[in-house]
Order: sequence, then structure tokens, then C-alpha cells
Amino acid sequence: MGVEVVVDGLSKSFGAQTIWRDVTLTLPPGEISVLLGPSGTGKSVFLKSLVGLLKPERGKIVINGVDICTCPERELYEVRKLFGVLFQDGALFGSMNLFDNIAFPLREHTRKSESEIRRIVLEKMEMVGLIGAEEKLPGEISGGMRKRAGLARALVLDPEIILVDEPDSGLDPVRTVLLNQVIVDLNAQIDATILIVTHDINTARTVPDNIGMLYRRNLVMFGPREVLLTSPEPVVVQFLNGRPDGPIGMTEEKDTGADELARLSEISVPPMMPQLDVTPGMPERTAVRRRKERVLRQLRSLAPSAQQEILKTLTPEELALYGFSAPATGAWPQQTEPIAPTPAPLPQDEVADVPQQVRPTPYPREPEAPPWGGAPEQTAEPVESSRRRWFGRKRGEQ
Ligand SMILES: Nc1ncnc2c1ncn2[C@@H]1O[C@H](COP(=O)(O)OP(=O)(O)OP(=O)(O)O)[C@@H](O)[C@H]1O
Repeated sequence: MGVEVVVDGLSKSFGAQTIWRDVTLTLPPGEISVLLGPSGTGKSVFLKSLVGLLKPERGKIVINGVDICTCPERELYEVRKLFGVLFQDGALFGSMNLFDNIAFPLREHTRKSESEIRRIVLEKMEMVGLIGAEEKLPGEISGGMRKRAGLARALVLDPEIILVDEPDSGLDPVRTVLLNQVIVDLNAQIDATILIVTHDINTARTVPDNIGMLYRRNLVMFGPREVLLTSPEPVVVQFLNGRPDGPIGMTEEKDTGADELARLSEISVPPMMPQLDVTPGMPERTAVRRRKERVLRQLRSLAPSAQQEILKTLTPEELALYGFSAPATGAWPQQTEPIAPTPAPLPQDEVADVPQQVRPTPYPREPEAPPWGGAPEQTAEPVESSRRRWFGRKRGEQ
């Protein structure tokens, strides 16, 4: 299984320009996460920080117990081996055929024999659907194939964390969906932790288990997909609807007028779309089951709209197991007492030694602080003050 990536209080500037500050989130192991954000909000800077190519001034990035912001170069080198990165353009060498491009990291970083290299390269080319294209040069193939070749190259060292920078850039919608399917299938096969940076709304709505968004130098939120995809925050509503009116303008610093915000408040986020499933014949994504358990433990700390969407994904058996009655038509499930298996009666002489049995609850009785942090609407904070904290004041406000 992929490894967890814990980002805590991370801030990055270039000179006087703050890119983002106090970013706190956890990429759950083996799950797919997406980081959204308007252009220039520092998504690529974030990816580069995760692999230690850029050094944030404050905060931690902890992977396998190592804080890569402060560790010695030697340790950073070891942690970097856990990563596979797919760059926007595939970053292939133009003069090398696909086979040699994909073999490159193996020849550079391992002592494997050519026959072993051949086996690995062909295996990864098959995973991304490129078998038969070994001799092609990058200039002879489509953008989608170049991305898949870049992905195959990112896989040859068996990464546990895969970073994907804008997989949709330069691709038509169909090629984008096909590449998304490759990523989902890949996750099912290798269970790596995956972080995708994208602007593509369709990718954000259908691929990830978790979504975050950078805006105005802050991480607006990060958490289960249902939280962002049902959020009423104006910036999220504008982004997911692809609308020109709202807080996001041509410049990051746009000041949203009251009229514009009022107009946007009448619009809601588009309805949730189902997550892309694995291609038939592929193994099951074990991350889905792990995520379900994790998210149900946090359920009560999430916004009601997110809770509702999460509960809709449960089967009647799961609803019963986690203590919810089956939904009435058109209504969402109502919580009932958790159902616990009936224990076998104890022999009389043992009863006195056993402490009073506490019925196990599969979710916390009291809301817990969500581990991914940075989610204002996940708290009891009033929407208006949360809006100010994250999006600044409206024009004319004190
Ligand atoms: N090495 C660098 N030195 C100085 N400034 C940089 C450096 N790298 C990035 N920046 C600045 O950081 C800001 C964020 O850039 P970044 O490429 O991360 O944004 P992004 O969200 O990925 O944008 P896009 O979606 O358009 O790719 C930009 O203003 C950019 O100019």
C-alpha cells in the first residue's frame, strides 16, 4: 500500500511573494486525491515541495516518519525514491524511443540487467496501454500517448506515491477521461497514494477520493470528495460551475462585489457524479473500502450535505452496520442506534469478572477534528465569518 503524506503548517514564498501559507492536509495512504485551484495559486509549487525540489520556509512534510523539509540530503534522496512524477508534458527525451525513455530511470538508478529492464518496461507499458509503441519517438505520437508514456516511466521504480501535474492539459475531453481511467485502474493494481493537480472540473468530480482547493494563498479545504463537491462556498460554486462571476477573476486579487456574491448564492454546485469505477477485470480498489471506514468515522464532523452524499453510497447492509436505517424513497438515511452483534451469553461464573460491555460504535459520539484540516465549513463556524476568514472582506466591509 502507498504511504501517507502529512503536510503540516506549510508556507512558501518567493522573495516578498507569498505563494501559500499554513497548508495542512494528509494524503491518506493508497487513496487518490485532487488539488484544485485557479491558475497561479501555487499547485505546481506544492507538488515540487512534496518531492523536495522546493524548500518551504515553514512547516513540515512528513513521509515515513521523515520531515523532508529539514532532513539531510541523504535521507531526502531515499524518500524521493518513493515518488513517481508525471509532468504536464510527459517530460520525455525527444531523441529516445518510448522504450528507452521508460527504461531511463532503471538504467540510471538501478543495476538491473537488460532482460530484467525489458520485463519491467513492457509490464508498465501494458499497464498504461502502450504495448506495441516501444519504437515510437515522442514526436510521432499523440499528446495522450505521451502522457501515458510519462506515466509508465513514473512507474518503473515501483513508486508508493504518484504525483500527476495536470493530466488533462493539452488533451481533448475523451483522451482526458481515458487517462483518468488509466489512473484509477493503476490505483487498483498498485494501491499507490496518488495526488493529481488539475483545473479539470470533470476530473475533480469523477476521479478522486479526496479533494482540496488552493485559493488566495490558502488551502480553502481538503477532505472527502463529498465535502468540496457539495460546498456552498462562492469560490467552489464558481469553480465547479465554470462561471465568470464570483471571487475568481483574471487576477487572483479580484474583489467580489455584493451583487456578484448574491447572484452566486442563488446558484448551487452541480449534482454529484459517481466516481469512476475500475475497468471490469481489474482488481478492486482497496482504497475505496479503507476510505469508507475512515470517512464514516469522521462523518459527524462533516457538513450535512456531504454526510448525505456519503450515506447515499452505502448499501443497505452497510447502512445497518454503521447504524443508519435504510433510506425512505427520496429521503436520506436517518441515523438509528448502531447495530452490534449479539454476544454469546457468558457462563455464570465468568460474569462477575467482565466489565460492563460497552457497545462498539463505528463512529465517534462527539465530532472529531478532521485530520485533513483547513476546512472552515467542517466546523460550527458561521458561514459568513468563515467566508471572511478564507476569502477576505467584501468591498466596503470593515
Ligand atoms: N522558481 C520560482 N521562482 C519564483 N517564482 C515562482 C517559481 N516557481 C513558481 N513561481 C511563482 O509561483 C506562483 C505559482 O505558480 P504555480 O506554477 O505553482 O501555479 P499553478 O497553480 O500551478 O498555476 P497553473 O495552474 O497555471 O499551472 C506563480 O506566480 C509563479 O510565478
